[in-house]
Parts: sequence; structure tokens; C-alpha cells
Amino acid sequence: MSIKCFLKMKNKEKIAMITAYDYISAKIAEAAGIDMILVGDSASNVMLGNSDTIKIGMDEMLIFIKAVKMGAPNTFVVGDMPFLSYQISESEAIKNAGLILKAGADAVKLEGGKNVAPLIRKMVEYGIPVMGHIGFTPQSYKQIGISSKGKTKTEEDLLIESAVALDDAGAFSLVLEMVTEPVAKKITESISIPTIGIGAGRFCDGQVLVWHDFLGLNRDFEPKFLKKYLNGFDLFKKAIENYSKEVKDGTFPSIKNVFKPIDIESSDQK
Ligand SMILES: Nc1nc(=O)c2c([nH]1)NC[C@@H]1CN(c3ccc(C(=O)N[C@@H](CCC(=O)O)C(=O)O)cc3)CN21
Ligand SMILES: CC(C)C(=O)C(=O)O
Ligand SMILES: [Mg+2]
Repeated sequence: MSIKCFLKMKNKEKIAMITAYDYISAKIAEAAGIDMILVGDSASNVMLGNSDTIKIGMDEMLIFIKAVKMGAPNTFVVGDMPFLSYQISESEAIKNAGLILKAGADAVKLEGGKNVAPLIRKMVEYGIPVMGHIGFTPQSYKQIGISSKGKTKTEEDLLIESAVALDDAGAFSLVLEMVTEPVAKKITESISIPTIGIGAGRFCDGQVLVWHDFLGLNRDFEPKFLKKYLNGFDLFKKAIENYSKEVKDGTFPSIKNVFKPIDIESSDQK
């Protein structure tokens, strides 16, 4: 899978993307044949227990990105640029994007509309593949709130203007997060690059969900756009309860799990 491949998939085959943050999860994702893995700054929430994505930095993101590329060497991996890694200056943004690529990512993703288009243009000029991210942009939730975008004509116009600007700046793909379905459809039809939706309805070129969310590990997170494909939390919980019970009642370890000393008698028989 390559950028060329994703561009060709537009209007032909939907792109299936999930997040992952560690070696074994990435291995499972690659074995399942997922099209793209995002190492999201949602790691702040699901890996580190923070309440938002403001609280994660480059140091932490690079560890997750390295682990994921080790587990999925043959899958296209996108590394999310954390808050303040691209906002301060163009040079800091390019340096941090470079560190994400050095860690093994095949592309970076950053949040923002037409305001970040000049930065993305520069990054692309220097050979850094960039995925855009508009609509609800979690790194700005303290300013814009947690809600779907594209509900008014003003919001719709701004979103379309941004999508076109990012396409024009050279982004290879665009995440649409919590964008109303008709606006997401309009954007998808207005730009040449594939749109990847999360809470953006049925007409995007692809979809992305967070590992812990769609596997049902993140028990209390139930946004409208989420579908849970596994009851992960309860399955893990039951297995742990079973293990604990077996340790306490002496069922585990059994004879199958123990190491034995060399049998003196049988070795003497020689
Ligand atoms: N585990 C996890 N999954 C995510 O999808 C995710 C993260 N973390 N962290 C970063 C952002 C934050 N995201 C969020 C956070 C909250 C809602 C939420 O509360 N949604 C409600 C209200 C929407 C509304 O009122 O318009 C919903 O019902 O969808 C959605 C996405 C998406 N991203
Ligand atoms: C929700 C996706 C698009 C994301 O940015 C993340 O997981 O950080
Ligand atoms: Mg993110």
C-alpha cells in the first residue's frame, strides 16, 4: 500500500483504517490486512489515561510509532503530530515531522483547516507526506467545544474551503471528524484526495476508528459514531477473573506447566 494506491482507491474501494499504539496490536492489524494504521494522539486518552490529547508530546508519540512500525513493517503507518509539535514555527514543525518519519511512520497527520495549508505545502515540498484533519479537531476542543461540525451554512462553507485548500497544498488524504453527513459527502466529491471519516457518515472514501473503542475495551466511551465489534473489556475481564480463580484454587499451574529435574534413574540406565 502506498499513497498512489490510496489515491487510486478513491471512488473504487473504501479505505479501512484503525489506530494502533503498540507492537502486538500492529501485528494483529497487519495480519487482518487493514489498509492504513494511524498512531493517533488519542494515545493520550487510551494509552496514558489522560482526559484529552493536549497532554501528549513528541517523546511519547515516538515510542508508540516505533513500536507500531516494528509490528506492522508492511502496512502504511501515519503518525499523528501532537499538540504544539507543529504550531510554534515552520522549522519546528518540519523537524518534528522528520522525527516521526525517522521513527518509522510513512506519513504524518496534523489538525487544522486553511490556516495550516501553507505549512502543509512547505512540508510536502520537503518530501513529507501529510494527511489533513478537519471538522472536530480535538486539540482545539477548549476553543471549539466537543461537537459535530458542518451544521450551519457558514460552517459548511468554511469546511469546504479548508478541504480544497488542503488538497491544493498537497495533502494526500484528509480526515473528516464529526462532520455532518451531507457536508462530508460534498467535501468528498469536491476534492481529489481520499477522505477518511470518523463520525462523518457513509459517503467518505474510508473510515477510521480507535483500537480501544471499536474493540470494546474503552467501556465508557460511547459516541454516536462508534460501532463496537467486540466486547473486549468483558472478555479480558472474564479471562483475568478465571486466571485469578485458578491460581487461588490451585488449578494453575498444572502438571503440564511445570519443569522437572533430570531423572537420575533413567539417565543411569544407559
Ligand atoms: N478513545 C478515543 N476515541 C476517539 O475517537 C478519540 C479520542 N479517544 N481522543 C481524541 C479524539 C476525541 N474524540 C471525541 C471525543 C468526544 C466525543 C463525543 O463526546 N461525542 C459525542 C457528542 C457529540 C456532539 O454532541 O455533537 C457523541 O455522541 O458523538 C467524540 C469524539 C475523538 N478522538
Ligand atoms: C480519531 C483519529 C482520527 C485521531 O486523530 C486519533 O486517533 O488521534
Ligand atoms: Mg488525533
